[in-house]
Amino acid sequence: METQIDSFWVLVLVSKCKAFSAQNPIFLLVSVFLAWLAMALCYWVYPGGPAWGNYLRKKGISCSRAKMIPGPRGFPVIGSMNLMVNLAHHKLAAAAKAFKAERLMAFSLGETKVIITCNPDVAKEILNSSVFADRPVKESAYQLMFNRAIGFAPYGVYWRTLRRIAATHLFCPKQISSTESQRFNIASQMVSAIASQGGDYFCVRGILKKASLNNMMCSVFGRKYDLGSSNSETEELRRLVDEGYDLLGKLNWSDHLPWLANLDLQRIRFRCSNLVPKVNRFVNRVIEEHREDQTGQRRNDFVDVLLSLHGPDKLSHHDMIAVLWEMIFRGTDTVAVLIEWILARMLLHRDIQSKVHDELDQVVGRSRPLMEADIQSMVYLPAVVKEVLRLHPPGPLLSWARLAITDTNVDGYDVPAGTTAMVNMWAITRDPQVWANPLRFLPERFLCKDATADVEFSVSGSDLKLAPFGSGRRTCPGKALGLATVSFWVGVLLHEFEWVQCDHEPVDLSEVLRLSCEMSNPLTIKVNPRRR
Ligand code: HEM
Repeated sequence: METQIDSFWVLVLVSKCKAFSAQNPIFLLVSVFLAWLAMALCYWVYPGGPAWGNYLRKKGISCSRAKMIPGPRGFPVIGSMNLMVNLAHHKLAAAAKAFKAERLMAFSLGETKVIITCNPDVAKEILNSSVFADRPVKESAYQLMFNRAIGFAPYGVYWRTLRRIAATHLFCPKQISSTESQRFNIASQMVSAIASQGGDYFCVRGILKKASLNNMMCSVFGRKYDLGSSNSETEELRRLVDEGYDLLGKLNWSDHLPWLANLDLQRIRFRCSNLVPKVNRFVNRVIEEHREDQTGQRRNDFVDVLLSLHGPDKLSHHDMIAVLWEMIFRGTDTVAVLIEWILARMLLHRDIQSKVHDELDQVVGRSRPLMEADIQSMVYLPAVVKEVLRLHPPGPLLSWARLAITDTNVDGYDVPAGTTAMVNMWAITRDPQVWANPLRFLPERFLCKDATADVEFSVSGSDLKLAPFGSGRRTCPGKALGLATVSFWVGVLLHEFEWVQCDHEPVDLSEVLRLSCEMSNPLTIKVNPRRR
């Protein structure tokens, strides 16, 4: 029979021992510490580390009896938290390789049991299963109200309602095409801002981020701002989004070591509680302005949509703030980050940039600007976008993990309810078993040149060899809008300019993983106009 030692019984034994009485507080402390350490070591010896050990011992399952998911033990108590800092996707891929656990690896983040896969079949099994339709609790997400928005709302009626509202009013093809002129205007403003650099080297990131923010402010809040001029409202919102990004992208120790929660060692709770009233004030002001608008003229932005809902779909004021804030938050950086990676690749691979230029000249010519409808007639530009998504997915670990709602089975292993599941999309897209010459930048792999090429390879989640927007019930609802924006804006930027890298600051593909995976050194470039 399995012996179960838990902290309670160790403490009872210790308290019965006379040497450890109240007169010997040092002995008492030392013994409690030793008992705790002994337990921590007991849990730690299991594959996957302390969280898995704790679970298996409590269930009375021994190492020899269970079919264990391979994985690193990490350190006692904290498990493999070290794998999650600085480019977690690289470290997790290396660990999976070392443990020959690419299909499925178990590890512990403190008290959290985690599984991760670097295999497309197992990824599909996880992401498309209704068992993994929930998200793990993250204190910062709750503090920042995201549990009342789509991304972190628990799987259920409320989440389904939000997805339906967003799908109908923000992300459906009709709505996306109705905002075409807005994307065109912002693209023209980007072109002017870039042209005004007059052939000098400049950092393009600021322009891309401002353009994405203005785009979301227009779709969501109905606010139109000029890219060239600065205004306090966009700057305030930019600061709020940046702070939210930083907070949500941090590994919060107390999410995984609950006994640290009250200490708020990383000051995450403190910063969240400073940020939330500012977000509330900002979004509240916009909602009130829409309510008070006496002209009766609907702008048809997302605030108007939410205010017009009736019956069971009607959201409370608080929930509306959360949903609007999330849309601004999610739609801004993902787009800017991806465009910067595409431009970086265009600078590094001048031959490929020339091929895009040739295609633009054939489809559009140089006498008129590119229109969004032209993208439908292009094949090389979409292949470039897919190839960049393959090598530089903005969410290499698919941004936000999934949570097992019930006990389940993945790839033949038992996985208990409450386990966090991750997919290492970055490792899948660089796996030589999955992609030929995975490290080569080769947009041609998405063209129909030979029988093995896949013309219609869809990146929207049906094939987990490349699913940068996730898959299944919680797949990214903004993928069509995101792709339309990125493809069109990159098309415009390449149609208008030839992009040249800086001699003294060559393109550096090093990454930094915040909420999205960005270039760690922003691009410095100069442009030569192509259309006079
Ligand atoms: C290049 C652009 C984008 C990329 C690469 C991207 C990627 C992702 C990924 C990987 C997920 C997690 C999917 C999963 O768990 O299976 C996600 C979720 C989400 N994305 Fe995107 N995204 C992009 C653009 C957008 C845009 C433009 C919006 C909205 C304006 C948006 C809104 C969301 C929301 C609300 C979720 C949470 C969905 C849920 O939990 O039900 N995304 N995105």
